[in-house]
Amino acid sequence: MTMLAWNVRGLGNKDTVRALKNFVSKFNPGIIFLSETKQKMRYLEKIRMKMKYDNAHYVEPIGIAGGLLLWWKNDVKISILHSGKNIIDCELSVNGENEWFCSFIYGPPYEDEKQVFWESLSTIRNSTQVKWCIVGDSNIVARAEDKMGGVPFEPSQAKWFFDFLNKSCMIELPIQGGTFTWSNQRSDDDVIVEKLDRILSSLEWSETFPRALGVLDVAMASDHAPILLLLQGMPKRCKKDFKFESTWLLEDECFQEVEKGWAPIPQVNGSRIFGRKLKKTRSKLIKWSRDKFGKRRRSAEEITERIKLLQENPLILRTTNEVKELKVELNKICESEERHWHQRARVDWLKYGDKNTKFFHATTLQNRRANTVLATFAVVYSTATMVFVYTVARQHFPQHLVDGVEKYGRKLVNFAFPYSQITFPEFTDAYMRRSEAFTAIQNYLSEKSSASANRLKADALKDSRSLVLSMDYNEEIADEFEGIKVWWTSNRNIPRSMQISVYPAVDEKYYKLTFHNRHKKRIIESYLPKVMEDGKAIGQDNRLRKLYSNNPSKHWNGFNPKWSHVAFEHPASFDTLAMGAKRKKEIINDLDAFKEGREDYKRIGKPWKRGYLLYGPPGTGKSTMIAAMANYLKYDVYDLELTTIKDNTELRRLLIDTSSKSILVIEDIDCSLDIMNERESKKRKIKEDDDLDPISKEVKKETEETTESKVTLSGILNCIDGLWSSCGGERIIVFTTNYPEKLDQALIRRGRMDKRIEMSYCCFEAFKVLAKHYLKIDSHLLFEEIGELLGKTDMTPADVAENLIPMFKDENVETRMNRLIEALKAAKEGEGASRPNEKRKRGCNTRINKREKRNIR
Ligand SMILES: Nc1ncnc2c1ncn2[C@@H]1O[C@H](COP(=O)(O)OP(=O)(O)OP(=O)(O)O)[C@@H](O)[C@H]1O
Repeated sequence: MTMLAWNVRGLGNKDTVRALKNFVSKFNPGIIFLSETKQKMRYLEKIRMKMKYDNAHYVEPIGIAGGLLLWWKNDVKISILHSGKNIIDCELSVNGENEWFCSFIYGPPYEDEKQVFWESLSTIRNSTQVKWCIVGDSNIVARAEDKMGGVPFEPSQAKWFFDFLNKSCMIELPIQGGTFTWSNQRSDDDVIVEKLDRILSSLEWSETFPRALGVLDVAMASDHAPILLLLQGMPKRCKKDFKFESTWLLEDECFQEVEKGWAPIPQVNGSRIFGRKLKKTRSKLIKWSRDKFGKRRRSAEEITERIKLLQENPLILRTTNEVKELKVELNKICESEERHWHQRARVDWLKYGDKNTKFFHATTLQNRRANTVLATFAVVYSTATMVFVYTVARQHFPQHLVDGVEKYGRKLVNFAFPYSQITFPEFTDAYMRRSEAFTAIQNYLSEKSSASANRLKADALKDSRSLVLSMDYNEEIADEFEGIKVWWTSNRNIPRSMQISVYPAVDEKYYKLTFHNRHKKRIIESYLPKVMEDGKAIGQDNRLRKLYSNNPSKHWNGFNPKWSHVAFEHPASFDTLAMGAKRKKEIINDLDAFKEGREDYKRIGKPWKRGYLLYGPPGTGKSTMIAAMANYLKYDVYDLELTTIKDNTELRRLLIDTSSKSILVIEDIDCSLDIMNERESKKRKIKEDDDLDPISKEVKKETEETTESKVTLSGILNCIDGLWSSCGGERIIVFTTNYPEKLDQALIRRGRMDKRIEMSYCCFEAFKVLAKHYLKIDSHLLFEEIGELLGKTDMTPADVAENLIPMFKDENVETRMNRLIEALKAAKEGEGASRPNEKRKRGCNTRINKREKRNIR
């Protein structure tokens, strides 16, 4: 037990209260005796409550002078025998053992009162036979070495004191940590220091407490230093137990540290995981608190040590002002610490409003509680025991009892481990079908894994055009979603038992997602759908795209599907497509609007599809445009060959077998079937048939039945916007033709072919795109001549491109351009002869404008 005696010289000062608070938190004394409190009981009681002392006895000050206070905790038993303005005399025992007397004194400062005081003290009891101890401010300088500075020591001043010691057979206990307990707080030659505070004891008492020791602490906020009486001597320095400070709860970082510490630990499971996590959390908190508060605490400790050193060396003390400065500094540190917590409390009060009252109550009460983390530790191990008990109980107790245990057991586990986990296995059923969720997560994590995981696995997934990197088994990566932290781990179960199965034994791979219970709703409702969506999009980007073509129906069977496919690796892009920039941009915007338009299509009640009609002379880039569109949208391409399809039913079956995110292409629709002017051709056919004899008619009919396609215009129309077209969604239908004028108007009306794109002869702007990619130049002297010729000649981009391709290795740019010029001239001459007055159509400006001419030059 420790006892603190201190002449505070007024407890109304906030610095003194703070200093007292520091002493209390540093030494946790069981008894506090303060003299010269100079405060009324009501005020002192408030401080006592704050400091959590259970009992009190006060001697009120006279006016604003004097005043004594005695506080003690419940484990100390004190009965007050007598009290007055200079003494509180009591009988006490600690933990019910060793009853003894203790007098807490405040010796009178005036000479005329000193004699009365010390004489009356010697009459209190015959101390030779009792255990008696006197602690406090004696207000007596007993020996010459007990004073430095000021008026020299006068032995007569100590006469009453020594009389008392001799009469009562009392001895003085040595005090460690300095000689002088009082200083006049001046510097240099004016400094006076004295030993006024003492601990006296009877021999009986000393025998009972042989290890008792007095210790002097740093004088803060008062000219007296507090003295401590340690009944059991100096406690052995042992490794400090981990203690969870309630004030840490005011720091958000504290929660983050706990979350970090409590994060899943790979390769550890079962009951071991709790122990490991507690250990990790503890060391995280220790490190964090040391970094965060350590600096302030360390400097406070260093200053205290320095003051102590100076207190013990009066010579230094005499010649220096340092102690005073150090005390000011120490006070500042304590104040800033206090202000920090005060401000935090205010901020949190604003944040939490009324709830704050409860919160801080809980926070302050927490000191009384067992350390939370250690409590958790205990709970964890009790949990392990409970798991064992539960297993036994399941077998031997009635079900309703087991249910009860289960309910509370779950609560207990939730308290110890407030995290939820979701597992995503690779295969979801006995047919070993790969789970879509697993693949999506793998894609989603592949990007994050390469950035944060140390051990990675490289995998070439089916239908993927590039290697997919994923975290290796037992690796863990953290992810964040709207400020919520989650952890993904990759695991596998290796099959142990030999099972007889048609499928080879494979590892059961799975991903595990861990997150805090309080975020469960948001994780399930928002985070996981996002992971799925992003994962699918990444998979879509990475996958190998396909070019499908339809097989003749006579080959369709279980082994030959309706569509066969090859990898779609056409290099065309909008960048390489020779076309005016404005039109190109317009098409790209249209495609973007379609791709992003899922919700819009849904809202207006239209199937998510769009039709494009590409028309223009051969070689103007219609097929190239389709490839550029597919590459831009990252869609598959279904190239539908109508001539091999027998009838509308087959056509429908083929179309139902296509997937979404695809472009369905019917090239040269005008040549595919005689469907453009079906009505016209029917009339013509009937007329032709009428001219034939009956036998020829029959033979013709049979041949037609076996070879001709019976796909009709209405069948095609249905394929574009009939009911089937709503299957799947996100489809583009493209028809190409060299002769748009031949097409039935029903086929190309708006709503079926939503956008018509004319692919025209090469203009100068389109030529520049070709020159950039074929010749790797943006301008050249010959550009002007080429531009002029293109304005007067119809040449397709295909022909222009053909002339720009090198005929042999390392053919130079000029030669290739001159070849183009020659070809253009030849074409112009030929054209001039055949179509002298025909107006040329180009999708972009054919003339070179003045600025372009300037650029060329
Ligand atoms: N606008 C263009 N941009 C870039 N290259 C083009 C363009 N037009 C044609 N080409 C080149 O000409 C070749 C033939 O073009 P493409 O097959 O796309 O023309 P098309 O209009 O589809 O012809 P057809 O009507 O005969 O099918 C392509 O391989 C391409 O290299």
